[in-house]
Amino acid sequence: MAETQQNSELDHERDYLTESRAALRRMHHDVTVREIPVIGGEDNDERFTNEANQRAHQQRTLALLDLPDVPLFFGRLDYEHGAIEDLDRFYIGRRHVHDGTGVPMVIDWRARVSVPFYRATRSDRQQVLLRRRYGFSDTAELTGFEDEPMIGAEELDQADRFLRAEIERPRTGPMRDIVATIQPEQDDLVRAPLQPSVCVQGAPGTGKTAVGLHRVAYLLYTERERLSRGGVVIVGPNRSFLSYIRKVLPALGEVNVRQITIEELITQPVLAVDSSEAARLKGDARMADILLRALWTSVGTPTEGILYSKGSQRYRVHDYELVDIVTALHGSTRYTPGRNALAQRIAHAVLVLMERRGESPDDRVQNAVARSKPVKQLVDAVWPKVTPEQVLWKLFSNAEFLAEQAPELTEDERTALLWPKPPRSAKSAKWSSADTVLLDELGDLIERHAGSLGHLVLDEAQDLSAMQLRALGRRCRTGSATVLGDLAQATTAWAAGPWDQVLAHLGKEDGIVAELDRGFRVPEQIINLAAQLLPTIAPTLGTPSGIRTVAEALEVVAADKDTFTATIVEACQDALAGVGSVALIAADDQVEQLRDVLAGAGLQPALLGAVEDAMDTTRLVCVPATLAKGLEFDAVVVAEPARIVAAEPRGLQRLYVVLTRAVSRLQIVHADPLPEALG
Ligand SMILES: Nc1ncnc2c1ncn2[C@@H]1O[C@H](COP(=O)(O)OP(=O)(O)OP(=O)(O)O)[C@@H](O)[C@H]1O
Repeated sequence: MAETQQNSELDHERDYLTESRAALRRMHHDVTVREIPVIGGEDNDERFTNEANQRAHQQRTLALLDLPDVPLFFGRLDYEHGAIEDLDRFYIGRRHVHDGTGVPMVIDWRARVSVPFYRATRSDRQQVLLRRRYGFSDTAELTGFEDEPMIGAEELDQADRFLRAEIERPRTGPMRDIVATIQPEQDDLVRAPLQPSVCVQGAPGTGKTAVGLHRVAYLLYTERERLSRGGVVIVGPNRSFLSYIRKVLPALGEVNVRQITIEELITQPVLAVDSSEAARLKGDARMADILLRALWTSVGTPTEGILYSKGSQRYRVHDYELVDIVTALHGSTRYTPGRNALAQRIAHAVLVLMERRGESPDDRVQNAVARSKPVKQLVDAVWPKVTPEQVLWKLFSNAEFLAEQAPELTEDERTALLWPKPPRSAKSAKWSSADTVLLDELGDLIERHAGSLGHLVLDEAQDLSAMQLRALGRRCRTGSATVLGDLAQATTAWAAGPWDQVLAHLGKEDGIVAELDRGFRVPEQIINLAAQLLPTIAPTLGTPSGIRTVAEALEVVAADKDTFTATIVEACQDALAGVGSVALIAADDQVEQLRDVLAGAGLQPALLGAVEDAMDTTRLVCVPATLAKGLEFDAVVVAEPARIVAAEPRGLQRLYVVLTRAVSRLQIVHADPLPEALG
């Protein structure tokens, strides 16, 4: 295209962007001034409806806000004339914008007509004549565009250039969306139907998190009704990670998705820490049977009958009849419904006696008998009320009881589970994170958990235990899940193992497992170095590929003990001389000291985990190795890999995570020898 023609087209596109923004402001204004219907009356239903209307209005208003630094559209499709009703040209953006008369100005990327933007190729052009991609400045000014004609002799490879430019755009603050450059293999997963569940295994930086978030946005678009009933929840490994991803969905117009950790989902306060072995065992699937058995030992065998008196009449239900009733109920329902049923069945037996004597008692009489003192006393004695805390307290404080209930565990394993100094009662026990998951399981065995989430996204799912997966699954019994992870990055002692087992623990056996293997984040030289760990940490996984090489992406600097900290400072200064975000990642017990050294050198670092939204506020972040998972930075300095490895049983997996955080540059600084597995 001649330069002058290109300039005038660019002016035209800029005008179009300005008009679209004005149209979105109009839509936002219209919603803001629209009156929210209020139903009169003060009963619960009416209050609920009024609150729901208010909330929906607020969400709609928020969703229509024009975010100043997010371009309103990023692409255009020119279709063959007549292919799509009477419109031939579509601007593809993050949300739908219309001109006030119903004519679309920007089409949501999730709509069907947008699909060829991601999928059309010259051999399958899907009635598209031209695909246009736009370039924007950091402040969302339209700076240029590139065309990809679908017909003609000239083969252009702009998609890859755009993708690379997008990946290498310097990072400032939290994760961005990838909506302009979603790749076909990612698009397959993003647009997969709500059911069945989808599980994605992918090497570091293959876009799992990005895919999960865009899939949520897509599902909310196609299945809003169904999902709004149960809601959508994203579960991530920790608060720093959730803070990092928090802006992606709002940028896609979705403001109503909860993003939480599993501890926040289960809600019971965590006041104790387990040994690694105890935590592993408490996460083990065998615990499910052990808890079930332990709970049902609370139910005893009736040794006496009961005598129910009404006026001068006496009705006796014999002990053997009670034994039959209890035996029939035992294990056939959850615990509390079983208890309620026991009272009703005894009352029914009394009613049969009444009928035999010519009386005709009705339901009210049955309820009165069920609530009568002798029946209550018997139920309390034979089928007592129990709390999850009482059962777990007994299991972990009484060696004999544990041995009876957990024959499948070895003696050493049982010893690891027992509290060295048992608390005096269930009430005074302090529970660990793994305990809260067991309490949750017991809670569900006692009374069915009513959770009915529409969709659940589990990120970094390779780290979840079987018992955690069960707890998550029971919150989403009829809904579906998107499970994202990388087995090579499993750093917890309790990780549940291969994906088919993960899906089974979650209760989503029908889920499909897919793999992403093109690494977008990490330059090839770095991924090749990290991949040397794979034969040791995940021998079943193939070697990931990096789609980019970056000049001088990797540097290994050997220092000695005396020059180590000065070398770290130099490496960070060097990284800061480039663009974008910089992280110093070190073993948890070394990172604060290095932060102080960097601060002393005037580099103004923030410590991740200690400073809220550290990644938003400063270019240089000091990251404890255990918080690095899921994050990324333009440049990374890794301090003393051997110390990171030595810090925990799965230290090599942790090192694999740490080495794969850099988008453009990785410097490894060490005074101790590098771990052998790194070659
Ligand atoms: N199609 C794409 N277009 C542009 N950027 C992409 C694309 N896919 C992935 N990326 C970028 O690659 C980086 C890695 O993506 P993401 O964090 O989703 O990977 P991941 O597989 O979850 O990694 P990890 O295993 O380390 O958690 C992010 O910066 C993301 O924006």
